[in-house]
Amino acid sequence: MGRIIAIANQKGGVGKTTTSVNLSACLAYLGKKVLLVDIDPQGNASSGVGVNKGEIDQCIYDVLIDDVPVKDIIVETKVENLHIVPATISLAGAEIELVSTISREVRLKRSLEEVSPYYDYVIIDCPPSLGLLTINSLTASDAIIIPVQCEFYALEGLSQLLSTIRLVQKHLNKNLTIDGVLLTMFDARTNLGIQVIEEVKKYFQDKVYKTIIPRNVRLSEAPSHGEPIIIYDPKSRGAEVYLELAKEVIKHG
Ligand SMILES: Nc1ncnc2c1ncn2[C@@H]1O[C@H](COP(=O)(O)OP(=O)(O)OP(=O)(O)O)[C@@H](O)[C@H]1O
Repeated sequence: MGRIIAIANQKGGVGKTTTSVNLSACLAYLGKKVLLVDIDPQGNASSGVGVNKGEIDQCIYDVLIDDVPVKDIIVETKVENLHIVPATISLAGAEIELVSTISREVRLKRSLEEVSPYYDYVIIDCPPSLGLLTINSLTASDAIIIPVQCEFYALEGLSQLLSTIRLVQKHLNKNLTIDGVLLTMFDARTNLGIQVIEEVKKYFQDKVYKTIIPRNVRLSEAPSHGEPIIIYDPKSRGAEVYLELAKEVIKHG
């Protein structure tokens, strides 16, 4: 069975999609078979690996709401070993429609069961909320990666995320673990970034990844070319650090 990892934090703009796309591509580059699941209605992970959302008939919405088998909507990407389950804006309605659906919290888990044996890793890019799409992702996952942006309010909102994780562990998925907390968009020129690292390490201790993702302009350019950093600029610092992260994730199991 593939290891299923959700990239989650209900705070917006902390680097969830950048991490989902580039961790997935780096795991694939290291020879792992990877399925990236885009469950964020913005669909940025899909365009980030080159999917033209205008050409997509069915997406994760149809899996969650209309029971379309997930294998029918998997798309190959230009990265060898990396496939994606895309999302389009139609997914925006799913949060409300799921409320009245039977087994609403376990729909993603059940649909991934049929494909996860064919992959080494399934990486889920969650939306910036703690609604049913994120709950479905945490219920389906073995582990969670929490990206935390190195900024003043870094820890704000994390207690809400942690209590959601505890609720999911108690009622829906007792096997869910925190694989790690990932510090993102670090700027070595500011004292603030260093203070945030200390604060996050004090709180999460050995759960913080050794790899810290710096601000890197190539990482922010790559999505507009529909390419993960390992293809867009393999020699950049951004590519180096996401490769380091992929190796750390592989070491965890
Ligand atoms: N390490 C980095 N260096 C430079 N820019 C970055 C880095 N990580 C992310 N960004 C940029 O910051 C913005 C937010 O990142 P991203 O979309 O990955 O966050 P997110 O948590 O997925 O956002 P949302 O909550 O909206 O889904 C994007 O424009 C992205 O290109």
